[in-house]
Amino acid sequence: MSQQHPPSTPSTDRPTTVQSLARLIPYLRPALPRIIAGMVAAMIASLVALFIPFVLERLVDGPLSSHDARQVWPAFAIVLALGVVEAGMIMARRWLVLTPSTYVETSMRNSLYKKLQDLPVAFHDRWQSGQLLSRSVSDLSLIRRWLAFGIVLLVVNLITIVVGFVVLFFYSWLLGLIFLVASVPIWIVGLRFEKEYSTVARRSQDQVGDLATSVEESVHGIRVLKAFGRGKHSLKDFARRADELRGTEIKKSQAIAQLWLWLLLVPDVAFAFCLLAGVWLASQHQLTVGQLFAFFATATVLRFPVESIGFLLSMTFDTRTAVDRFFEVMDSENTITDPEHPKTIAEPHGRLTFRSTHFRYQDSPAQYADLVDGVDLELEPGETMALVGLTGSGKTTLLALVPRLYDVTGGEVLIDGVDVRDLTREELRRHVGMAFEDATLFSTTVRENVLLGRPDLSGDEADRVMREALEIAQADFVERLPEGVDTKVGEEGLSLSGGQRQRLALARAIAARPAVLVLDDPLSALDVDTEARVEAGLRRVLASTTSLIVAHRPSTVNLADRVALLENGRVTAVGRHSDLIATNEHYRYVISSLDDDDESTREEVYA
Ligand SMILES: Nc1ncnc2c1ncn2[C@@H]1O[C@H](COP(=O)(O)OP(=O)(O)OP(=O)(O)O)[C@@H](O)[C@H]1O
Repeated sequence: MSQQHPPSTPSTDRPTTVQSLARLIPYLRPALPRIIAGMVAAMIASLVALFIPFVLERLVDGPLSSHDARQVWPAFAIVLALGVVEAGMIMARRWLVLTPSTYVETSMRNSLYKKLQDLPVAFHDRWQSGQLLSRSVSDLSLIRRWLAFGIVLLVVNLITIVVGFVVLFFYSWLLGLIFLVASVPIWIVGLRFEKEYSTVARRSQDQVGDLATSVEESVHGIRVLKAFGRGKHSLKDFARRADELRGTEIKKSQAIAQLWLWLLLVPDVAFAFCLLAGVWLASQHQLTVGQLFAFFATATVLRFPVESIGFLLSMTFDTRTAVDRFFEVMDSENTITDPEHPKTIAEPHGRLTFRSTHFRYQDSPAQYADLVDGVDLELEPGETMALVGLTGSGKTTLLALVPRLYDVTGGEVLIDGVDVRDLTREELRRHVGMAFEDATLFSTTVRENVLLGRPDLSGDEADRVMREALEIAQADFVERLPEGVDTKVGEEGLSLSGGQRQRLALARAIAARPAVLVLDDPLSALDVDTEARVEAGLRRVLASTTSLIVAHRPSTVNLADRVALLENGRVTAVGRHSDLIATNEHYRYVISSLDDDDESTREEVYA
């Protein structure tokens, strides 16, 4: 669950559009030859189109004025040939640029996914999932479309316009000058457009991300919404966001429409003035009819490039925003990385030590003490220790420090005397298995879910490890599923009960055969008998595995060798359950506040 996304209003020191887009170059490199070849093809097509009026000029001033019908044929052949070349080049451009852009999109999408997998939990705490979704889907499609034709046409059309103006000057400098001066408003409007449009484009893309988050959250929480009859309220909230997006899209369209107005109006006005001046020049014999004809034919050829600039610019600014949003994720620094000189534990025994361990969440207010405020705790190899404390005391957080879901902000967490930060993440996760209360299963088979942490296994060995893990986790229900362990579960698969999911998640942790198992109340949905059987299985098969278990039930505490009491960010007592009950007031208070379904413990407390 995540909370925020970067500000949508660009700051004053933001890079220029060219600087932003230039960051695509490393991804573009393999596709660059074909994109450049596509540009060359498009350029040839444009130049050929600009050459046709030249032939027409010769035709008008030659055979047409001398009434020599025979000479029309060569001119016809040349114009036809030029037309065929132009069409061929346009086809070549499409063929050249279409495929490479899809490669670029795929490689960027893969990099983004890899980065998201690599970034620490702290990053995902802060980012809305919809924002990440829209970045990895719609933003990257936008970049692909821009690479496939946006950038090619933008460059080619701009060059065509420049060359076209030169040609216009070549026919008549006066008419060319009128055309150029009349175009000035377009450049002014274009510059203003860049500023306005970039801001709304950014806002719109962020709002798309917010909408995606809304959909994701309401689909995910559909049961809660229905149970509380909040469907209407959620729809209202969604409609408000959709309306905001609609408003932004209208602003975008208005900005584009304004630019279009000028892009359409200015050439027409310029045409009118040029027509007036052209006829006057022709009457003064300063211009031939052929030249006048060719001038207007060239100006007509230039209409499409000029008109397309508005669309291409807006597309470019949309793409720039998409690129910025892509790199906001890619630039996020991963603070949980592998050490430069990693240590290794050749034969792990599973001694788990917290030494003066401190931790506070990044956004924790300064006046608050550290959530984990100097924890000292040692678990012997093979020991099962329960961790108890009042709700919100930081039990889950303390556990998360072992597999480095978060890094300590002070002190150390050690496995067999080695700081967990001195191991590679890959090795650490081989030594540490974890299961959470909120069991997440992936949309795949039971088998793949259980063997998630064992990519090294295959065939009979994989099957044996999986079945053993399922047996310890008391997950024999899988045999009764329609296709046994090959039944698809998870989001799009068969719906399982909370307890069934927990048992599969536990089996997953067990199958990884870690030296240290950290379990965040993973048996909360099981009845006491099943929990006892799971614990017995764990002891039998994982005799050498050290377990640290967050306990929310007295029954879990009873099964542990020792119990650690977490109070105000510190471990204030460690000992056998019966001893602590007898000697520690706070412990008695915590135990009595637990979810008590165990009569004997209650009696113990009040004895
Ligand atoms: N990702 C996070 N970012 C900021 N604060 C957090 C985050 N996760 C937890 N907290 C805060 O840290 C405190 C301890 O949370 P934690 O989940 O570790 O407690 P807990 O002892 O496991 O609670 P419970 O027994 O209810 O599961 C809470 O006040 C919680 O609001």
